[in-house]
Amino acid sequence: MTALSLRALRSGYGDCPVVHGVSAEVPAGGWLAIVGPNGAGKSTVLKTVAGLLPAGGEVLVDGRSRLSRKDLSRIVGYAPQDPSLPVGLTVTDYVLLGRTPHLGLLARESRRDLSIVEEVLTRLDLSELAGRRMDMLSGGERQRAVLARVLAQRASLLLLDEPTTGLDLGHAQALLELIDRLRREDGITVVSTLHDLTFAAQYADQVLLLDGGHAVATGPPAEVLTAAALARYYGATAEVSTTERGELAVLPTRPGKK
Ligand SMILES: Nc1ncnc2c1ncn2[C@@H]1O[C@H](COP(=O)(O)OP(=O)(O)OP(=O)(O)O)[C@@H](O)[C@H]1O
Repeated sequence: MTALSLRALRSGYGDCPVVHGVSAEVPAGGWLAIVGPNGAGKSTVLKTVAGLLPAGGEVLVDGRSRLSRKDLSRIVGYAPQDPSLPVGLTVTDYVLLGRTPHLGLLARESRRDLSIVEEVLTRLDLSELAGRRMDMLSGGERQRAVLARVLAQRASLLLLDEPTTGLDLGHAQALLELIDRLRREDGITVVSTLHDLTFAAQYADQVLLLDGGHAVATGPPAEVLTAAALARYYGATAEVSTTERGELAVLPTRPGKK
């Protein structure tokens, strides 16, 4: 089954078009990495799929278009690059916000909502920080809490905008492993933007390369992430090689140095 179809997606801000006819298909349980240089339109695509910007063309989530905001917020979990964090909220209260789409009008959270939050906190190794204020967490802890809020939503499609921003190598890897585990265990579909192209190649099964709001390449990582594409679209010099373990690695090289 296809979890997300973008058909000639157009989007932008006011009368400023940014995304010009992007198409992609993400099967249920798949991981699509959206890559491309700064300003290519990666975040704009995610915001549009999340229903935060008007879309031209078609966006089908689980085969359905024009989902109500309520339905969309039950199926789609969106973690922005820079989420605004309400001041003074504890980790538990923040993660509970993920249950909002499931609450009736004026309804308070139920025991089930609280137990889902507890389970997610345990899974993300956040139980000990449950009572800590969000603004008193380290960058890595905060990223995990943001992911916890999205998971508490029980969404089947995760839109993650640069989930590893600000994380050191170990924490970035741990977070991506966790997302990958959820994908395998729960069949969740992931669409994420990623600047680290080695990570994109390791975790995603499909890569969509954007440039200037256009999809310039799409396919398996090895087909999209070539040295020629990095030179052309990023203006970067890099070696792309396959490690002994069969993983693709993107290594920037100093321009002009031998
Ligand atoms: N709120 C906004 N209003 C107007 N233009 C915007 C707004 N947000 C982004 N843009 C513009 O849209 C274009 C695409 O931005 P977007 O954030 O989608 O790029 P990106 O590929 O995610 O970039 P980055 O890698 O730097 O995060 C850029 O030219 C940007 O200046």
